[in-house]
Amino acid sequence: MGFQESVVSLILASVGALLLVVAATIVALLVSYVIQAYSQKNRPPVAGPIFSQLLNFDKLFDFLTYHAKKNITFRMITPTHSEIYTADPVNVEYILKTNFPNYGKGAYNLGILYDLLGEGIFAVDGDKWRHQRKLASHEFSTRVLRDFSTIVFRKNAAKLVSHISKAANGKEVINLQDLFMKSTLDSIFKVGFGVDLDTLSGSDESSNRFMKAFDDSNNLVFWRYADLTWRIKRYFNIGFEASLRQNIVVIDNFVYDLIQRKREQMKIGKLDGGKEDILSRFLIESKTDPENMTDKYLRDITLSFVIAGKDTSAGTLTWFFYMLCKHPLIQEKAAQEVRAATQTENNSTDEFHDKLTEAALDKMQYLHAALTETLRLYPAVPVDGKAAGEDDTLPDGFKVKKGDGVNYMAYAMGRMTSIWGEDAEEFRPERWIDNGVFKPESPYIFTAFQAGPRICLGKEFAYRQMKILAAVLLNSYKFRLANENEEATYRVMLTLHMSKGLYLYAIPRQ
Ligand code: HEM
Repeated sequence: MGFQESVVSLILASVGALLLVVAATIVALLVSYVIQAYSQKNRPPVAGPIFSQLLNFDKLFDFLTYHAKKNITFRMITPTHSEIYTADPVNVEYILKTNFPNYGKGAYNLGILYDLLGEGIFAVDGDKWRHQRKLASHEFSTRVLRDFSTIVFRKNAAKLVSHISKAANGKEVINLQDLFMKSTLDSIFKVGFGVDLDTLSGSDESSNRFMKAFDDSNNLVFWRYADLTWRIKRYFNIGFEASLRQNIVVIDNFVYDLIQRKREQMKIGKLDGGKEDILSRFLIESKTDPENMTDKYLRDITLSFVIAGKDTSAGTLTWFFYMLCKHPLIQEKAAQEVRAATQTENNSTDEFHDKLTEAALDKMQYLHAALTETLRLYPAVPVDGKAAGEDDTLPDGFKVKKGDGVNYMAYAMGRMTSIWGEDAEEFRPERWIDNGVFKPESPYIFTAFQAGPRICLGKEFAYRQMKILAAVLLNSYKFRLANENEEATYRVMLTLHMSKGLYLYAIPRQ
């Protein structure tokens, strides 16, 4: 046999071996699918293999809603376990409260989230979660944080108006989502970490780079839930995993620099006794426990607060203004309530800010309802995942196996007629109002803030920020979509962003 022939037969043998491995893997996956799908009694109905999510990735939350409308609890199959999805409030209460210890984030979620969020509060269970929850809840309950954050929100709202006024006078289109993301990032950096970023002015290149890297990573990490080959891609540093790695380097440089600056402030005694922001509280704690409170751990804690403080409120405000543009009468009603609550007759921003007191905000019940209605249809965390620690049975009788993913779908729940009635998909803030007063719903039905021991720590903080920003903008402008025929869509991420941004005109109010 000549040299060329030997090479050809070697290549053929290698291709043959590769095909055999691929065929064996496909057969193994099929067998695993069939076993999981058909041989277990009292399991939730199967909606398909998990990779069907990949085929419907751009519309993932609607794809899950479509299945939830057929079966309120269902599952999708991965080669190793089932991912259970539920929109049933009774199951949600059981998972989030009644049997809370069995439904932690689990190793599966931590594995997916680790590169971005590390061991921050969103990703961990057990002692690490308890420790961060305790320190952060203390911080959130203080009057100091409440008063300080209100000042920061008002200041950033004024900056936002001044930014918009330039475009409004020039009749230019503005991207409100982008402005909200910047404004809420500035607020969480000031309140959470005691740092003035001023991304809104656009002058700080590094914070803008950080914000973009953070948003892209949030999207790229979500791919891991649907693309089961992500570990291989990460190993070879290819595809979306290569982009994720590059983005995380940008994020790390930015956050480690922040921690370094705070440590230096602490060395010269500026932080002791002050404890004015969340990061300072953790840094002071790190002096008593330096082995565990490393820079890496502080980085993880910081990033969890960035994702919590920026994306959720900015995303909700974006969808809120989108809905107001789609429903001009509701926009007018909310604007009139703002003026009545502050007893404002003209749009002088200075006069308005003085009148935007705690009492005035409390009077804005319709605004509160309209923000809540937005969260019902566009929950900032559309799907939230837990993992079963042990075999279990849900209240509806379906069996859960140890290691199963168990997800509740806030996005689908907001669209279920079985929960909200025939008008479930309509934007109707009035459904939250009783005798002129906002009427809350059970957190197991309206799940936007989660519920039980891990309920959102920043709920009150978020409403205050959103009400201040919304009130200041509604007092100053009427908003109209730049393209009234376009329907907004979301970008599939851990949090619900609008895919292309929110482009609109801001018309000064008389
Ligand atoms: C519209 C605004 C917000 C919504 C809809 C929202 C929703 C949520 C949801 C669904 C969770 C559970 C996430 C999970 O476990 O996977 C959560 C947790 C959390 N949220 Fe919020 N959030 C909002 C704003 C905020 C803000 C502004 C902050 C802080 C500044 C904050 C701080 C937290 C923290 C610390 C947790 C972790 C709680 C724990 O695991 O014990 N949130 N939030």
